Amino acid sequence: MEANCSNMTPLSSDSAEKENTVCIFGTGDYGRSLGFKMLQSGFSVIYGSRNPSSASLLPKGAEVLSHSEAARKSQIIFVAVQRDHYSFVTKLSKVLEGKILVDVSNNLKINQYSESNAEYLAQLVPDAKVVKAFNTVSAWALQSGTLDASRQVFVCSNDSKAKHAVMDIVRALGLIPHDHGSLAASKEVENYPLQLFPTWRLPLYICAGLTVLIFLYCLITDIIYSAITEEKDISFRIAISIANKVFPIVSLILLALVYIPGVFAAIIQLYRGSKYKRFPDWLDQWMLCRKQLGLIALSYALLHAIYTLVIPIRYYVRYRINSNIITQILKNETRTFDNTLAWRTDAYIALGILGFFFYVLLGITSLPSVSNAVNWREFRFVQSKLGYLTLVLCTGHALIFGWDKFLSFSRYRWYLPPAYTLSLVVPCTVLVLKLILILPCLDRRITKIRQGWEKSSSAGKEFENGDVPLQTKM
Ligand SMILES: NC(=O)C1=CN([C@@H]2O[C@H](COP(=O)(O)OP(=O)(O)OC[C@H]3O[C@@H](n4cnc5c(N)ncnc54)[C@H](OP(=O)(O)O)[C@@H]3O)[C@@H](O)[C@H]2O)C=CC1
Ligand SMILES: [Fe+3]
Repeated sequence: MEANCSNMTPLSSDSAEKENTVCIFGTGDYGRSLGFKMLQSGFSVIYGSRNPSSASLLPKGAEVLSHSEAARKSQIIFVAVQRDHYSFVTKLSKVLEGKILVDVSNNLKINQYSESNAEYLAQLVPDAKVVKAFNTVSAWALQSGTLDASRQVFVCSNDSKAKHAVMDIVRALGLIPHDHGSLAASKEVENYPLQLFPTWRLPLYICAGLTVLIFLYCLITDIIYSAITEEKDISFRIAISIANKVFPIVSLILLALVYIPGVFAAIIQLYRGSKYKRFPDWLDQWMLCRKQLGLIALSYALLHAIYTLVIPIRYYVRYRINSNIITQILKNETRTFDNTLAWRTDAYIALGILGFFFYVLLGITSLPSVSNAVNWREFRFVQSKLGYLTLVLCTGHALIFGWDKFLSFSRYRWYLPPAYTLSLVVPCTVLVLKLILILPCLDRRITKIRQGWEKSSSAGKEFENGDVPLQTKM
C-alpha cells in the first residue's frame, strides 16, 4: 500500500476500499484501540484472531477472520500481539510474503532481549517487510483521543517504501511520524517508552542530595543544638522555618550550578586555545541537564516565596510580635526606628522579588512553545544575560539577608557557620569567575576561539579556522 493515506476519507468503491484496508493481528487491548482509531480515521479494519468466533468488544464496523484470511485482505498488517507469542507468524510466512508487518510491541525492561522485537519478527518472516512503529502511543491514548503527550510515533524499517506507507498511516491518524532510520534503530525505539524521565534523573539526584544535606545541617545547627545546649524544644520549626531555609539555599545553589558548566567550558577553551576538542563527558552531561536544573531551582524558589508569604499568619511569629510589644509596654520603653535596618530589609525583599520575577521569566522562556517563538540570539540573550542577572539578584538577596551574621562568632553553632553562608559559596564562585572571564582581554580571546580561531600548541603557530581539520564537536 503505497498510496498516500494522508487525505484519507471513507471511500466507496470496492478497489479503493481494499487499498484502505488494514489488518490487525490480535484482538487484545492494543489491537482494539488501534482498530477503533483506524476506523475513526476512515480505514477498514480486519482483525486476524486465533478464535474469530469468540472475539468480543471489538469496535463497530470491524471484521474478524482467521490470521491467514485476514492477512490476505490487506497489504499492511499490524501485529498487536506480545513478543512471546510471535512464533505463530512462521506458519503464515507464505501469505505474509511481501507484506508490511508493523511491530507495535514494547518490553517490560530496557534491553530485555538481545535483539529487538522488530528484528526478531523480521527473522521469523524474512520475506515480509517489518516496520517498527506505534509503540510510544498507548492503547488508552488511542482510545480516548488524549494524544497531546504522545503524538510522536517513531518509525523505522529496512524497507523505505514500507516505512513511508506506515508514516502515511500515522499522519492519517493525526499523529506525527518521526523517521528513525533502519530496523537497527528499533531497539532504541523500543527502549524509549521504558525510560523514566532520563534527562531529569541527574538533576533530581543532585537536588535530592542537596536537600537532604542542607536539611540535616539546619536540623543540627537549629533544633539539635538548642535541644542539647539550651534544653529547648523548638522542633516545631521543622515544618516552616527549616523548610524555608532549605528551599532557598538549594534553589540558589542549583541556579548557580546551571551557570558553572558554561564557565568551566570557557576556561577549558581558553586553556586549550581551541573549541574543536570534545569536552570531558561529565561536562557534556552537566551541560545537557542545565534546563532541568534551572526548572527544579525555580520550583524551589516558588516554594520559598509561598513559605515566606505565610510567615505573618504563623502562631509563633504573632506570639513573638505580641510578646515584644508587651515587654516594651511593661518596661515603658520605645524602640527607636532603625533606618539602616529598614533599608536593609526593604533592599533584601526587593532583590528577592526582582530575582523571583526574572527566575519565572527564565522558566517561561525555556518552555518549547515560547522558545520556538524567539530566534536563537534572543533565546541566548534571555537564558544567559537574564540568567546571570537572576543569579546576581538572588545572590544579593541572600547576602543582604545574612549581612554581617557570618562575622559574629556567637552565630557559629558547634563551629558551623550560619546556614545561609552555604547558599553563597557556589553562586559567589560562579560570579567571580564570570567577572574574570568578561575582562576585555579574556573576553576577546574567548570570542575569537568561539568564532573558530585556534592556537596550535605544538608549533606555537596560530591558525585561522579551516586550516585545522575539525575533529569533534564544539
Ligand atoms: N497496551 C498498550 O497500551 C500498548 C501495547 N503495546 C504492544 O501491543 C501488543 C499487544 O498488547 P495488548 O493488546 O495490550 O496485549 P493483550 O495481551 O491484551 O492482547 C494480545 C492479543 O494477542 C493475541 N494472542 C495472545 N496469545 C497469542 C498467541 N499465543 N498466539 C497468537 N496470538 C495471541 C490475542 O488476540 P486473539 O485472541 O484475538 O488471538 C490477545 O488478545 C504488545 O506487544 C504490546 O507491547 C504497545 C504500546 C502500548
Ligand atoms: Fe529569601
